Amino acid sequence: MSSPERLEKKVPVRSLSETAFKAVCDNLGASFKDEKASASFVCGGTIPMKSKKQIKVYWHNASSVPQARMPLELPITSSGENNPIDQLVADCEAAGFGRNKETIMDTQYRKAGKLEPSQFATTFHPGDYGILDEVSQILVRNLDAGETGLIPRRVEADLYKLNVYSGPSGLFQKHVDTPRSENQIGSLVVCLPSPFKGGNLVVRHNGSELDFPWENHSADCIQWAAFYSDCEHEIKTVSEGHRITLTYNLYAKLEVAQPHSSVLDVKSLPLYGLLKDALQTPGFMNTEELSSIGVVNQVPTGGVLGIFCAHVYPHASKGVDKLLPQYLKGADLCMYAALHSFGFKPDVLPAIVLYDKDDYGNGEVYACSYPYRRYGVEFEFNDDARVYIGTNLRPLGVMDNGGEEDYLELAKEFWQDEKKYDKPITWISTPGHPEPAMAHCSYGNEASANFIYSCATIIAEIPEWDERNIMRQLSE
Ligand SMILES: O=C(O)CCC(=O)C(=O)O
Ligand SMILES: [Fe+2]
Repeated sequence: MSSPERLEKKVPVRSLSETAFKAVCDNLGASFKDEKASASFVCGGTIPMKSKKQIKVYWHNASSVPQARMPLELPITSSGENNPIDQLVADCEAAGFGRNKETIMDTQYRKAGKLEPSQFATTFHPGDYGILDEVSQILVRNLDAGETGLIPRRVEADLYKLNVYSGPSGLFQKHVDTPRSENQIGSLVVCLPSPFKGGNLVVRHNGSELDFPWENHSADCIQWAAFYSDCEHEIKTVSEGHRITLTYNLYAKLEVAQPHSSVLDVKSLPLYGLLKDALQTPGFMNTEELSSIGVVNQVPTGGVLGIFCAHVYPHASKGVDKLLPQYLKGADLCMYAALHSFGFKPDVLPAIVLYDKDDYGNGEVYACSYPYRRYGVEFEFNDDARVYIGTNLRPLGVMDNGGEEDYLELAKEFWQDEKKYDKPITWISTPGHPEPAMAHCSYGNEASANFIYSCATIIAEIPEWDERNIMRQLSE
């Protein structure tokens, strides 16, 4: 065989092996996506009031001298004049919403009344109805600490507001709640028994949507929903009656002393099986080369696997280094746990994605965070994208209101261009849908504090085949 012929043959074999590697990565990426789609971002329930004590709400009006009023008792048993609900509605202040750092009053966007927790007290507590246990099980999945290095967590709720959305025009358009602290994982809304029409709560995440049509059981049930902080949600127009809700901020607290009752086995996750298959494939993260006699050799290189998280995290907040990876959610938690269980030490690091080209494909440097949108054109996550990995999780005030130049400067100054790792990163997911991440800065349920949410990544160095072949779990 003459050497030019051999050279010609080399090309298809090498590209085949690259195709195989790409296929494995695509599979892993698809499994992460499935986990992302199926992992719950919201949960809810209905509790009939039949055998339950009435719920009492006591309040005073902020603008008058505090005075004892007859409590509101729900569900209301008698109808007549002097309905205490009307008094409650009259005593509520108009509720605003946050845009940038201001609280805006705009009844086209939000029409509701509110009472602060200092203005009311209630006999209702979500812990008494098993709501917090349910939320814990669904939104804070606990995996075996020994395998994952993650301490089990439980959910705590902090009463935040009482709101009334009244017919014919109460509503709250699309928004993302403003987190009140870094370890807030989400919000809980409890709809108290009081008849109303309309007022569906719709919650969205990563292209999935769940609708809570609470009107049907509004008169005689407590209905509730809990969702992660990065979910966009809205309340459709209430056409009749009063939709009275208690909202709570949800926090995940580490349960160091007591082991959690229900612990998921990391090996039961589909992602675990696929990752194991990939790692057991010699060509995964190893380079294949043809020897001069035409034999395929594995060149032990190892590599780096990168995952853009499915959820957004406050990686720019103070104390965030203590929050992650402990507070990873949904699919991110599964990916981290699976990698950890194979003995790798995944990093959780912030990343910004910049583009080096303008929208006409010219070589000029335009730096903008992902998704790069200019004049309505959205750039793909492709070869023009440059991923800058933060060296650690730390507060980053600079990004606040940063323009394009700031991003670039920031990237140059503090961030590395994949340099923390001496091998290029193979990304198996694209930067998550970041709209809610940016919305945190501009639209919220209250003028926002200094929290900036953006893409967090999970990055794991994958050793070369021989080394990982003797690792725990893989040899089992
Ligand atoms: O009442 C609801 O269903 C949701 C309330 C809400 O989104 C909020 O107060 O931020
Ligand atoms: Fe909200």
